[in-house]
Amino acid sequence: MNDPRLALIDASRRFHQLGWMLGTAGNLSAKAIEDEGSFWITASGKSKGRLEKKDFVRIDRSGNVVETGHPENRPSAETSIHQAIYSLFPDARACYHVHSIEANLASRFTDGENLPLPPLEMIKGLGVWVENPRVSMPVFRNHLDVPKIAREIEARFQVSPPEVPALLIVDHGVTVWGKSTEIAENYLELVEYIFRYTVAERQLARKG
Ligand SMILES: CSC[C@@H](O)[C@@H](O)C(=O)COP(=O)(O)O
Ligand SMILES: [Zn+2]
Repeated sequence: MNDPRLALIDASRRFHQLGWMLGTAGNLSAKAIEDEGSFWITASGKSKGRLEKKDFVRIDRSGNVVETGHPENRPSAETSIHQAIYSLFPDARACYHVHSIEANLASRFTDGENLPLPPLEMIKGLGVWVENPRVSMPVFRNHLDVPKIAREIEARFQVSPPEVPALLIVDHGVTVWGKSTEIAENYLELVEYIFRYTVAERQLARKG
């Protein structure tokens, strides 16, 4: 499967079925085979449960559209966040952003600018190989001006790189990145499990 759009179409269908990309919510991207410096990303406003190859645009390092599946396609409104991730993490080849209920609930449980993660075995799957891990996921404010979110991500990660390959935007959703589409998909499943656990743990604590 050389064309990354095929993996993105499959992933999007799965995430839609899981309730993480309902309607037009979320956006997925992956580095292009034709040119390492560019990436394919979902065009804005497409139904994520039934994407086709024409529903993508290819973006170069400067953010210009260099190829499109359809003349009327516009790049995802959140392209600047994907650009920021690829520029900060040159090894990343895929970047996935989805909107789940659990991520939005968990985004309320932050400790300032971070969400402390429970010390679960699942954390190892995010690349943290320590016993009893105490790591946090960086959390960012949601702004209507998406490039402002991207600038805040760049400014913060240049100074303090994240402990896990994921970031959460309050009341919006999570973004993960990885060295391949398969790895990004695994990371997304792991972080969404951690959000579900975090919400369930709070519910148990409230019941006493
Ligand atoms: C359901 S609206 C969600 C959008 O505002 C946005 O957050 C989103 O994830 C999808 O935007 P898109 O421009 O289609 O990539
Ligand atoms: Zn979004």
